[in-house]
Amino acid sequence: MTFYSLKKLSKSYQNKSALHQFSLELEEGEFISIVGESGSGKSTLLRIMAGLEIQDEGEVWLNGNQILNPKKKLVAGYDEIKLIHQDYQLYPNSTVAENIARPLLHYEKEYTKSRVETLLRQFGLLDFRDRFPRQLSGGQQQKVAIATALAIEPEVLLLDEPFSSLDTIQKHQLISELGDLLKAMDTTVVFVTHDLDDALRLTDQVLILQKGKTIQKGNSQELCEGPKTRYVARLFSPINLIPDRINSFLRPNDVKIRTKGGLLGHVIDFRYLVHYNSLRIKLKNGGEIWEVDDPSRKYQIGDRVYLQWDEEKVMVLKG
Ligand SMILES: Nc1ncnc2c1ncn2[C@@H]1O[C@H](COP(=O)(O)OP(=O)(O)OP(=O)(O)O)[C@@H](O)[C@H]1O
Repeated sequence: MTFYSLKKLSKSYQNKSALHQFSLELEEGEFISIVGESGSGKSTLLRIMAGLEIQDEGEVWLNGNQILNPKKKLVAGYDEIKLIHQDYQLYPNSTVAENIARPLLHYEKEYTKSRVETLLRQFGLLDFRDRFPRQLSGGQQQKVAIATALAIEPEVLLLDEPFSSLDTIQKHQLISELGDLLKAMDTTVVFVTHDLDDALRLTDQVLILQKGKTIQKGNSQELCEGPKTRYVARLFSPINLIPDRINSFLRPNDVKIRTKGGLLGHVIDFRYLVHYNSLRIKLKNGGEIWEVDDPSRKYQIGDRVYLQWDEEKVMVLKG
């Protein structure tokens, strides 16, 4: 029996499909990211997974029990499944330790005390225990929110764009801390984001969602090297259409710049990026603009260049 099973979930709002026949099976302790653009159905999916939204079709099962939606259950939601959003959902007038203790109000005092201590330690929050949320950075507040969600040891943690209000440095720090922490726990975690880079930093397995449907699922290498569609390929990098060939594309780092032989073009712009210059090259044949990596940083605007590639790098992709 699969631990957490989503079976052919569908949901429409005003006759517009938000989720279509979505299925997924997760083992206990599995950690997966779901990546999709805005409006692809990510939040709808997580809310149905948590028993907080009424699906039109399909079933959710956790550990042999059916997860009932609010139409079938008096109090919506389950203690076993915690959903975290980008807004921190903290009590502003309670300290960090008090916030984490709140879900444990009905537990024995001794247990509550030791559980709060454990979470403060695991999340590196011991020094902040007496602070109020407003005295913490965004990343620290989100850590408190996640620690609070984990207080009663839920079986599943659902993270809905939890980092979107953090700046890049805070986000990368929190992702690296959380990644280690969550992997070490038995909790099954589903992380939802529009940002593939965040997903790849956090989990090995990634599912790509588009228009409420699974487009592809795999680890980062499988998705990067074998994208099934242009959309999946473009999540990793821009792609360049080869003139006079059908649906054939190259990534910017798979194009070699030569002084003779190959596709002729000239550099019309470049950007200085961390590991290379990103060139914009206008092809003579067809006038298409390609993006090509230049690790040598030697090409300038106006330079004539010839472009070559290994045939095995060509990706044939449908729309
Ligand atoms: N309560 C609602 N009423 C009407 N339409 C809705 C409702 N909730 C979601 N939708 C629509 O369903 C589709 C999927 O929305 P959803 O919020 O699940 O996507 P998302 O991938 O989480 O988007 P975002 O990243 O922007 O939050 C969108 O077209 C959205 O407008």
